[in-house]
Amino acid sequence: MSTATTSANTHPTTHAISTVLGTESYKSINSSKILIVGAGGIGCELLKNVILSGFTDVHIIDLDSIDLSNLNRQFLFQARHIKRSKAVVAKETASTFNPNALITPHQANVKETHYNVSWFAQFDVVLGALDNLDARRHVNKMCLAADTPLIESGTTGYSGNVQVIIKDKFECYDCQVKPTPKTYPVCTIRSTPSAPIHTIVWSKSYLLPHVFGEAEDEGELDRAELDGENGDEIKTLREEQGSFNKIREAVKSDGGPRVLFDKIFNRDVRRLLQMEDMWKTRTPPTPLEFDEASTSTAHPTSSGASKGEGDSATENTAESAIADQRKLTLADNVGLFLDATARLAQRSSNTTHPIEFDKDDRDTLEFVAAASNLRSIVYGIPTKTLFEVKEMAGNIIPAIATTNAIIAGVQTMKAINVLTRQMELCKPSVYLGSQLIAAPFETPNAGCTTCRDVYLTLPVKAEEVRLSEFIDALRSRVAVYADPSRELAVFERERLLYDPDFDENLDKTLMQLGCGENTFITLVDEDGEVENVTVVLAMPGEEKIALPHSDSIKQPAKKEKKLAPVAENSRKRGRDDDANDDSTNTQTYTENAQGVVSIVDSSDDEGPPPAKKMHTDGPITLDDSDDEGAEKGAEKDINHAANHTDNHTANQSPPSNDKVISLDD
Ligand SMILES: Nc1ncnc2c1ncn2[C@@H]1O[C@H](COP(=O)(O)OP(=O)(O)OP(=O)(O)O)[C@@H](O)[C@H]1O
Ligand SMILES: [Zn+2]
Repeated sequence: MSTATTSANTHPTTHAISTVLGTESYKSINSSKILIVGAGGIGCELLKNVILSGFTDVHIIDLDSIDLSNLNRQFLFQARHIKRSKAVVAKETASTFNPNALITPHQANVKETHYNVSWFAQFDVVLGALDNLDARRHVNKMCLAADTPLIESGTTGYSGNVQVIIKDKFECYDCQVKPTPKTYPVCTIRSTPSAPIHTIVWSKSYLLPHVFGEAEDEGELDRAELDGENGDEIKTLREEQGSFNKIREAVKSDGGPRVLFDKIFNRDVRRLLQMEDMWKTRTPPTPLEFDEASTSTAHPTSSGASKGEGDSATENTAESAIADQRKLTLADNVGLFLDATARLAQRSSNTTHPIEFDKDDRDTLEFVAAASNLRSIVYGIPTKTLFEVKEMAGNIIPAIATTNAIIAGVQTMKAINVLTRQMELCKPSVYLGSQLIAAPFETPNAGCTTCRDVYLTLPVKAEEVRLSEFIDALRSRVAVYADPSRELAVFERERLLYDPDFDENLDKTLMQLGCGENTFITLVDEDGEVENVTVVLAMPGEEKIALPHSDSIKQPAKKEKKLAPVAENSRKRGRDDDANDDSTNTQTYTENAQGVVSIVDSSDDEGPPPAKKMHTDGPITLDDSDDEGAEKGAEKDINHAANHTDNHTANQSPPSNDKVISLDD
């Protein structure tokens, strides 16, 4: 699209916008440079809004390409764009709204190292339109380090929220604690399920990884035993686990699916039945006999005929979608199980990559659905249709276009408020529930270990600079750290690199310690009297360390009150003497509000710091524990809680009795 022929002043929208917003606001908008992170449901709405509001220098980043399932709400995309980059197509379509706008697309993960602090610093404001906790927390941190205002947003079904984040003035994304997902004891999942969700978790997070995915975490049963779960039961589960190693190979041979069927729905069940005590108070499971269970040869694989890896919803016809809502008979499930197992076995023979569950991968979906249904039949639990299993295992909440539009509208107005320095209008976070409400303003959480730090970007040759030199250099520039009697601890995120009792790393270079460009290294006053300094390593220049003059460094202030110890504990020491801490040893299967998540090992959890308090008016309900994290692209079945979901997620539920927002408040 050519921009040469039309000047900004002659474009027809210019006059209209400056009339509505006022000349001064229009000038601020027109001269600003902004970034939109995510070109999905909210991101498309945002790009349309900002271009039609007179923004002319907009960057947009998204790692993904367009899928058929995006088209019902991501209106910058059409069927002909499927499989093309979201960021690039969003730019192409939105450019037609104002040919004078310069839109720069990036098809990339925002976590890539070249999107560093100085890159974020070039923007006047960043608009978040992401769908996972991990990326949100990363962008939050980068914006804090760059001192760039961030406007965060999220939607879940009919709910949504918008929050302005400005370093030292407003709460950051991590200031409020996110609730932990629902968890299930190992034995409920592995031997005594009582609800469909239990068999779906088993199928997705235990069976599939055992047979086709990454090898099992051997420590899970040890930890369950330590946690006091039934010792005999654990012993039986260990035997079961041992036999899976043989099954992984056997399943690839002729008749392999039948071998797997007999093991998991017959022999393993019989072994459990021998534990008579267990069934005194529970209904015992009923093993399936193959010949009996498969008396009918008909099975509904027409909706999921064998397909290759990477097949997705783009091939999902309306007929198959309807077929997916059909209740499957026992024989249907047996047939589907054998068929899906054979397809996955074939795929697994052709690749060394572990196969992971993906709701849009027909083979894994059908395997999980059939296996969970057969297990449900064994335990007398109601079965689910393919559609329902997809919803629960894929953790799907319907995305509503109107919700995205409202939230993106509020977010755009907040962006204008930030740029025109109308801080009072920026302050209230906005929640959409049954009505649009504004939450009371909260200052940053004094115990937040993300935003209470002083950030300092430092070009460092990580391969040359030793940890001791790095600490000395910081002491020479940060006045309150200069006194050698002030003891410091040094962390790379939550990993301890140094403290007075742990000096083994002092002679190692930063690179040897796994630190390079974009690494965040935090210096913590052991006495908790002054604020932490977080150094972000930047691309080096000529010097080993390009130390700025002390005067140009923002000095950490004395803390008004000592940080709550719990906040500082979120940086773990990671040493032997801490390894026995019970709190680091919990492993459970987890589910978030809508469906299955996976196995959570809290020892890997780099969750946000605890909040000073929960909102008084209502619980905070975070849906993208994903951690749901399950992060886009990097989501794994076995992961920490923050990485499990790929929802469209609002961050928090609204306080209940806030005033109704008036948008021209
Ligand atoms: N780390 C990241 N870097 C860049 N873009 C990201 C990152 N994580 C997520 N995104 C993008 O954020 C967008 C979020 O949009 P949305 O919530 O509508 O998800 P979606 O993937 O389009 O929808 P669905 O999950 O239903 O398929 C997606 O386009 C996704 O690719
Ligand atoms: Zn914070």
